[in-house]
Amino acid sequence: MYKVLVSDPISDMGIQLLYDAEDVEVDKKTGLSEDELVAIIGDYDALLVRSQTRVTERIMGAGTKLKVIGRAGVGVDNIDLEAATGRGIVVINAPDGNTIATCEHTFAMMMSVARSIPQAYKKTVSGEWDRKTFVGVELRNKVLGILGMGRIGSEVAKRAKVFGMEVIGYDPFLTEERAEKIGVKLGSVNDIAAKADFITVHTPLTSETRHLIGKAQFDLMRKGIRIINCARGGIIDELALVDAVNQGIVAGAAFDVFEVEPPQADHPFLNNPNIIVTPHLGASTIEAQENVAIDVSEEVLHILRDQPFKNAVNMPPVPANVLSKLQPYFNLGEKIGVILGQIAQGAVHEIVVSYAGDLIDVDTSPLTRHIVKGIFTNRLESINIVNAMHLAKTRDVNIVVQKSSTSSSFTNLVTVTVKTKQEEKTLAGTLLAGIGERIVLIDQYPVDFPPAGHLLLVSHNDKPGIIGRVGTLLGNNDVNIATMQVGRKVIGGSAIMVLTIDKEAPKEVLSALESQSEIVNVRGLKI
Ligand SMILES: NC(=O)c1ccc[n+]([C@@H]2O[C@H](COP(=O)([O-])OP(=O)(O)OC[C@H]3O[C@@H](n4cnc5c(N)ncnc54)[C@H](O)[C@@H]3O)[C@@H](O)[C@H]2O)c1
Ligand SMILES: O=C(O)CC[C@@H](O)C(=O)O
Repeated sequence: MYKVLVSDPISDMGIQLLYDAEDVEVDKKTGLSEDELVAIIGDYDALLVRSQTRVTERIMGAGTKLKVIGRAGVGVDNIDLEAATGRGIVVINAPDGNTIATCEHTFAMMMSVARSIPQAYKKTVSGEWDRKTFVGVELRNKVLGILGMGRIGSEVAKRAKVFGMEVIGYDPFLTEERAEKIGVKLGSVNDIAAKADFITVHTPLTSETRHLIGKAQFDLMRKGIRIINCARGGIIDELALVDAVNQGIVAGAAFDVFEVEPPQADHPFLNNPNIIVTPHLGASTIEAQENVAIDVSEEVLHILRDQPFKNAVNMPPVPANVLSKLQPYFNLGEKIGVILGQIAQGAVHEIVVSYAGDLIDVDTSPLTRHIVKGIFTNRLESINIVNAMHLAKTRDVNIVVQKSSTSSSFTNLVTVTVKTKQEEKTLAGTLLAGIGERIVLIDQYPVDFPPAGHLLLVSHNDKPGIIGRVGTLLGNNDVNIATMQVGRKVIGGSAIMVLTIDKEAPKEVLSALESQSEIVNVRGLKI
């Protein structure tokens, strides 16, 4: 008999499947502290949560029988994924079930902020009949900027079109074809800031999206803009937003999520008459809660019964013989992906992976997953090696894998090309016995550096004095260079400089480097 613990309020109707299963016993115990969970989790094979329970390493450590953690929703930020993976606990989520609920909540917030409905309600029930203060705006003919065009962002776009809005979308993984299909124009974050009447965000919270909208963007905005966040607290800089509201740039804002939840009583959103809030209710509909509970229950049953499952967000088992051969390459593959994901500009439509040498006679698909995961890291919510290929496919990214038996000077070589509309970027890496991982090719330039730490890639024309200028500029700004490589094909032609540096170079330093003559572009990378 499998024992399942449900530790958050999850729809009973949704988990009926578990109650009905003859080999499963379900306990529902909500609102437990970490200590209380630690005390009982050892009895359970599965744990089902929503977003309240924080599933910590300590809880998993005590969960000696725990095989699966099911999250009835999208975000798994309340589960320590690394700890779960380390302990071989499968974490699954339900990414599709609450898309419509959250999209509709976004619309409810957009209309509420356009017509000041919460403010008008408050006055009316307090006995005031105020028909002058709350003159709103229509959505029709307004420009809606959507940052993040995944499941929820795309549904918001569809509805906005029906309301007669013009939609501009920003998403590094949105191709022109897909944008055209859903009737959305593409624009950068700053384009959107400058043109939009309403902005709504639907990205995950990552290091790239933290404060995606901050002071710099508010300074570009037209007076009277309205801002909505039903995704994750922190995508919009809360303090910069309050300033923009107080300056009259932002006419109104609607937030379902906060940088810290629940917000403190003195949070500046809570007493600002132009900011309306809800307590993370995006997914709170009867339908969504049933959907996510059904999805998660089905998957939990599959995992407990050792049947195939699809929505795992952490690592799956790899056969031991494949693992022993491939494991040494996983880190190299992922780092190649992480570098390419940062240097390739635009929406990715194809990834070509080529294996040579020792790697041609082994099933390399687990390694390909690591590469694809690396490319999409920081861009897609909860991407991992289990769901990387699936997420790439749903974004129309074609993945081509080739094996090459042609001899090269390396005993093993992994070459990856990322193709976008604007460009193709190629990186090759190898594992050198006794030395470790090395990147040996960037585009057509031979190089040799370990994929770790902070890197600077400087594309330039091969002219005397450039290396000195780069070194001096970095030195003057207290950025220490650990190693430096220059790759070029012909004397005087285009060249690339790869520097490993001891700390991240500030943005102003990158801009100063880029403004030097003969320097074409500069990319700062964190590996
Ligand atoms: N308020 C709620 O209750 C609630 C409910 C469900 C989901 N969410 C949140 O909503 C967000 C979107 O969920 P989803 O299901 O649509 O996820 P999704 O993964 O389908 O879509 C996210 C999109 O963001 C894009 N993206 C990533 N980095 C970006 C960047 N730097 N700039 C622009 N776009 C970027 C991705 O390419 C992807 O298309 C997530 O943060 C999720 O946790 C909130
Ligand atoms: O459980 C909830 O209501 C939060 C849902 C939402 O934030 C998610 O990520 O799915």
